[in-house]
Amino acid sequence: MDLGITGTGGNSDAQSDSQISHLALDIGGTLAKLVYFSGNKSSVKASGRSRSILQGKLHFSKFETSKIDDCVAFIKRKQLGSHHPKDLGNDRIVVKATGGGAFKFADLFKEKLDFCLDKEDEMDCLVAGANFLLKAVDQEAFTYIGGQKEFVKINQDDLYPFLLVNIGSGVSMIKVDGNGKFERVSGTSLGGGTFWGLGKLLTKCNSFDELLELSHQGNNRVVDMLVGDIYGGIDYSKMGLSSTAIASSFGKTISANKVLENYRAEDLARSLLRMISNNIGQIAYLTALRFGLKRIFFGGFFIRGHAYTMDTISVAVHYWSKGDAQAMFLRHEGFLGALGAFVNYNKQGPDNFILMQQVPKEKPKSDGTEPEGEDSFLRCLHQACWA
Ligand SMILES: Nc1ncnc2c1ncn2[C@@H]1O[C@H](COP(=O)(O)OP(=O)(O)OP(=O)(O)O)[C@@H](O)[C@H]1O
Ligand SMILES: CC(C)(CO)[C@@H](O)C(=O)NCCC(=O)O
Repeated sequence: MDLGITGTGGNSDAQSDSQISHLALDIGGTLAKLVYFSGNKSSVKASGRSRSILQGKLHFSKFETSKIDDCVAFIKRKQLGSHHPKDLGNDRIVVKATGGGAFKFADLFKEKLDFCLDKEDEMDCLVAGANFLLKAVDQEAFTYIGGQKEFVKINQDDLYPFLLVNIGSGVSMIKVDGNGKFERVSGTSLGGGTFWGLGKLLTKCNSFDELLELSHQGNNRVVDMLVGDIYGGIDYSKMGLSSTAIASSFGKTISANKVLENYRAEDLARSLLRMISNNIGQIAYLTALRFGLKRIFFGGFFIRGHAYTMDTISVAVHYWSKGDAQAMFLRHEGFLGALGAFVNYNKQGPDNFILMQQVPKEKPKSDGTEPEGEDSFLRCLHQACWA
């Protein structure tokens, strides 16, 4: 996940670099996400006028919210936010933060880091982050159909409206009509937390990635009741239901004379992933239908760039919409909120945000998943900000 920059253009003349870092946080129910900028501030002369630019990298890191102390230690070690302005009232470093944790952990950040968290609305940040990515980053959105990833060319004049489905611990569905113009139109509690929580209980695995890996090797037919199981191996063709369609997720576990230990963890994980992904895909489609939306962007860390998850969601949207609506995914899926909080620093000034250009992508892992999102970065240029 490495993107490069374009310059300011024209005849520019940069001088006097000084190190700088900026930070924004999104502390969710399961994961705390950090977006931070590290780079140099310099002054540039272009067309006879002088202005300040920042040039460097946007870094992305995440921590389990239950281990928020690790996140605090990381911020301290890297001295993130040390260049932020201070609150005039209490002399604390002001840092933009979103997600429920911005409320829950406000005192902790005050005590341990002397931060004053400047709270930004979670939905506002998700939308700002998605809009920013879709506008500023080339090759951000892609479709995933039949194992094929295809980047979507975003037409800035024909971007809205769209449905943004953020699959975090829970799921929020937001109708986006423009910059800062949105409505949270639906949601479901059956989300990433459900998959991870039930998966942990059922398979006893120790990490989310291990659960995904298990699902990769599983066969859901051992666990799910298929149409064919009910119809004696044949399709229910009158209703367009093939024998291989899932009639009832986990439905086979009641009829077999088995207990949990008799099932393979891989099969349980696969079935669970399909159940959650299918359900979200179906609700997303129904929500899009309700508002006449054709484009659905999926974000949130549940997706994790995982091939089978994206495939299941895409198939669900395609199946229910009869090909009318399209599921699209975002490369920075889990960082929408944190990025949104970060770009909100810009609300105060007339700054020109980041110009970016794609550079060759890292090779995906053999199972088709994206490389580890930990501490990946975008190279970026930020003109005239925090000057
Ligand atoms: N390393 C990980 N540890 C835990 N969960 C992970 C991990 N990687 C991906 N996930 C998945 O991502 C989900 C959390 O996603 P995300 O960070 O987008 O949401 P959140 O902000 O924590 O939740 P919410 O927005 O509902 O408060 C988890 O529920 C799990 O399904
Ligand atoms: C509560 C939030 C917004 C916190 O991020 C999220 O977990 C969510 O959208 N949950 C689903 C809640 C519902 O609409 O049923």
